[in-house]
Amino acid sequence: MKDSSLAINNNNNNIKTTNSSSGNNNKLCVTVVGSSAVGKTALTVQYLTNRFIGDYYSGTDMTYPHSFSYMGGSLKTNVDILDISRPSSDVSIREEDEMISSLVDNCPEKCIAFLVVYSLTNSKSFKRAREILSKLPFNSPKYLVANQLDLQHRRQVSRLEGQTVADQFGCPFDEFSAVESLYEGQQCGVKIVFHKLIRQLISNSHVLPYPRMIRFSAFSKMIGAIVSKTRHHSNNKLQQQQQQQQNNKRKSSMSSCSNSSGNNSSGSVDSIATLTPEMSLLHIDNAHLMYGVKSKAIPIIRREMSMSNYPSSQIASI
Ligand SMILES: Nc1nc2c(ncn2[C@@H]2O[C@H](COP(=O)(O)OP(=O)(O)OP(=O)(O)O)[C@@H](O)[C@H]2O)c(=O)[nH]1
Repeated sequence: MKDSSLAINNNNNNIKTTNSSSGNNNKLCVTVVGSSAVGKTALTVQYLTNRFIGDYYSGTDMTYPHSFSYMGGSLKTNVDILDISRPSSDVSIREEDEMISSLVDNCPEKCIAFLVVYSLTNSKSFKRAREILSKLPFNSPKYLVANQLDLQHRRQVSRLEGQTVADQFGCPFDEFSAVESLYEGQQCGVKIVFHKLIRQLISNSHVLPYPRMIRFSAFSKMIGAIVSKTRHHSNNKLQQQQQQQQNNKRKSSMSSCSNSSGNNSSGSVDSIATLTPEMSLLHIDNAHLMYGVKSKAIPIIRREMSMSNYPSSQIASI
């Protein structure tokens, strides 16, 4: 039975996701996969609406365009949540395999994440989850989830079995119930899972690795320290000589990473933030530049990528 709060656009198989924050065509996707009736839709809807809705259409793949806020709400990115719905026949398992390979072929490994779901009341679905994990690309973020934790009395798969398979494929694992909105008395468990996957996608799809930010920050600290020293006038000749040497060092290191306009020669630390576009950071704000240096925000740069439409999926909005 279809819930009326899910507005489904049946005509549109061409999914165009534009990233409003960056204006490019990057597309991040979290794909929810697993056997039939394990609660893939229930978990997805629980994440998007904080509600458990009992019955859904079965047998139709759905794409839920989702806007994800991060960095304390200062940044947003668009993520498609793709819910692959499967009736239980062997034919549809073949179709699902084809769908996964087509997704994997069309989407860079680092832009697609997989939430593999089984029901802890159904050992067949656990076997299938293991099979699916074995087909997923090595570099894609993955999470194994056992659903229907509220049905403990019907448990067929132990927590240890789930954890063992997750360890085998190097992915995190947890048991949830789509019915229960709280996890360990705090946030909805499935929310944590989706957030982890999306954050991993965001981090993977950025051009620069995180360590570069640390290096750059250390560099700006060093320059800041030198500049603050040069502000102290000293009558001591030795100190003056040392200052001179330090100034020379500073100028040479700054000119080595100056931009083409060459306007860094003033020695103002301000210019560090505008030095080289290729040194763009994951994120930069005033906190990353020290000693009263005014920084300019450097926009996030993400890889250009294109991805064809998800086969047979319909767009849904909640
Ligand atoms: N008790 C309980 N029932 C659940 C839970 N999650 C889902 N269900 C029920 O299980 C049935 C199947 O849920 P769906 O979310 O449609 O499962 P699905 O994996 O999307 O199924 P397909 O669309 O056939 O692939 C529905 O009747 C849900 O109400 C859960 O955590 N606990």
